[in-house]
Amino acid sequence: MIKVNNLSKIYNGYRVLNIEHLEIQKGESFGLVGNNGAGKTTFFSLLLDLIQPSTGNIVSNGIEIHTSEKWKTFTNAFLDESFLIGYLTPDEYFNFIGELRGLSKEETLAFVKPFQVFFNDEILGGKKYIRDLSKGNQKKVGIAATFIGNPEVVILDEPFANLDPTTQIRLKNLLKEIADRKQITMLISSHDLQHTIEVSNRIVALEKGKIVKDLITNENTMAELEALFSI
Ligand SMILES: Nc1ncnc2c1ncn2[C@@H]1O[C@H](COP(=O)(O)OP(=O)(O)OP(=O)(O)O)[C@@H](O)[C@H]1O
Repeated sequence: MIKVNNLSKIYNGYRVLNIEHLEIQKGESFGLVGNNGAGKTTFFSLLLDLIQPSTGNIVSNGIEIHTSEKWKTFTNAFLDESFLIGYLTPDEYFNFIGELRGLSKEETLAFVKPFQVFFNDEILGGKKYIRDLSKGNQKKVGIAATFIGNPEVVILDEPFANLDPTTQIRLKNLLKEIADRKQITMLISSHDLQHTIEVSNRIVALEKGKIVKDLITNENTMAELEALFSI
């Protein structure tokens, strides 16, 4: 589904990302972990054509990300609040995204309904503009919106950060359910090793821009990651 070839990003002469080769299979739930500055957001930004690679490329479903726009029809992402539209209510925002995907209001609602418990009754039908929601509730809106319209690829940067413990657990269960269906190729970055392991069938660890671990998730994964990060 996603092929990364000789990809690097250089800022001020410093190579902050350097991935020679990486393939992510269709339906894989891919967890990206690494310490601050390891290159996780840089990688996701390259996947979304928000920045240009210094070398190499990423090909998604046969489409080279930085030379074509066609990947946008099957890829949804939430990296941060800049992906939202502050002057809309959550319902208006969901309908806007649904319209982009050619969906009616009813069809759009069907995609966000499974997130009702995750929303904790604070999002759907609310009259507040997104800009006036708490950071956590803004995040809930952004995450739920990525699943509207049967995307083939979903990219979430730090989905668990800034969410209360109850919401984190609800999100983990939702993502796990989605991952188990294996219809969406899901890429998640997180500092929460336990949650990431639970929702991912593969974990890649980055260190100073390079892949230092590539693991299929099993009962030893937590111990392996703890060993890696306790050095
Ligand atoms: N626009 C930029 N100009 C210069 N350096 C940058 C720029 N964007 C990112 N970097 C650097 O690239 C490196 C990787 O940053 P990145 O945000 O990808 O890491 P991360 O793994 O997402 O970190 P965190 O866990 O703290 O979010 C860091 O050293 C960062 O300072």
